[in-house]
Amino acid sequence: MVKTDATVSPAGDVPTLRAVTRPLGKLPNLLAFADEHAPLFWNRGDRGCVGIGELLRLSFTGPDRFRAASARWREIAALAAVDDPVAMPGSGLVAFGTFAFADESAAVSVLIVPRLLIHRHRGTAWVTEVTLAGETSELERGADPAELLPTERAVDAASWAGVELRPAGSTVDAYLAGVADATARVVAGELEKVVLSRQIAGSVSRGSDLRVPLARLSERYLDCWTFAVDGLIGASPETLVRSTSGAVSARVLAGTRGRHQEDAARDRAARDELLRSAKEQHEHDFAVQSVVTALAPHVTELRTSDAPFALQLPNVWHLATDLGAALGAESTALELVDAQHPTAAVAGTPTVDAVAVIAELEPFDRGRYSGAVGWIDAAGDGEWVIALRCAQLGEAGPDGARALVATAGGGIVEGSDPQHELGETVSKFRPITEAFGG
Ligand SMILES: C=C(O[C@@H]1C=C(C(=O)O)C=C[C@H]1O)C(=O)O
Repeated sequence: MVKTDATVSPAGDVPTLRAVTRPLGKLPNLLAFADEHAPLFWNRGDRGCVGIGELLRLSFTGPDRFRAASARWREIAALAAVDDPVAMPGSGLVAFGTFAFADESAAVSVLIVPRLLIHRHRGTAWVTEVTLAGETSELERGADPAELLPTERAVDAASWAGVELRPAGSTVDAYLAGVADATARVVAGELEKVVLSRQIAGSVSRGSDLRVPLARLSERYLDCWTFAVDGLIGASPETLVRSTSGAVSARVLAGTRGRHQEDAARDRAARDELLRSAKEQHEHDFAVQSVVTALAPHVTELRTSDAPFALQLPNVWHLATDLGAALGAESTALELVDAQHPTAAVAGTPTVDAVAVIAELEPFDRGRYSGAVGWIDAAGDGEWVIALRCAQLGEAGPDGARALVATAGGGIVEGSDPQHELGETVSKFRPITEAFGG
């Protein structure tokens, strides 16, 4: 029998899965079907998906976590029977995943295959039912897809008891000292850039409906991917890779200014200053180059948007560059993630030195923050973003409350100012502090 818990080892027997997809007549309100306490959710604007139930969970740790997951998924996909007349991105067999940042992290990286997937893609919708060998597929038997949907439950924002998040993992003073130390190392020529982060934490009370923060994130951060996978909840603007039928795209971000929505002139000035800053442009070009170099062996016809543009999010401006390419040799989305991770956006440059400085100066395990979160289908296509603007929920304690830890950081280069960096982390925490707030 196939085990469906974390004890499934990457080297175990290959489970035989069957995925049956059928169109859904009515456009679903995805969150109305999501699990209140363990949501599995992926959404951007009018495209998204909710997973219900957990059929299979694969766990990975260590430096090989991406490669091992990709290899394991290839085996599972090769054996799976997929009946998918819809043939859209994300139809057919799909696994959701969240991967740790550091090779030595105690956080487990996972791929999860839900029993039921409800998808919406603009004006169309579909349902996918996944079963194990020997189980009956209702959709295959001809059941009406609408009958497989769980009961709709409205999201009641009024029921939400706000979560207050306070500095955790280290003090603000320790973070400021770390930024000063990192800047000194850059000035001394030890490395060019290092991304330092800090944490805030709070407690989510028993029975809280996690669809409330998810609804807030997906309504406010329309240009971001809102996600919930294995207790990691957030809305990331940075696409590591999107691969569909041979087309690959990515979005590189580096360079940040807080928004000033209360003052339009000040807001525009912040944007213009970001676009004109030679320091930010230099750092940005470096980040783009590192992604280009990482992707180059896997793709052809690699092109970037002409000049970096200012990406406007509700909390920050980012310098952004979009990349497009054609998939070369047959690589899975997870292999493309592996080729890039960790990017200069979340580690620094040179990568090896930056990762070592992070391990030395950050007094906590980043867990899945600044790792990768996304999904992969049976063809190896998928969408993966850097796990930014997110928080990780822990297991419930004796009183049912769950710890919530959010992490945010920024690139430290020559000339970085600790107070300015602190302000930038406050802006980057805003999606989480506001979504989980009262
Ligand atoms: C590290 C984070 O964000 C990254 C760092 C940025 C920067 O230093 O300007 C900008 C966007 C992200 O690539 C974070 O949100 O925690």
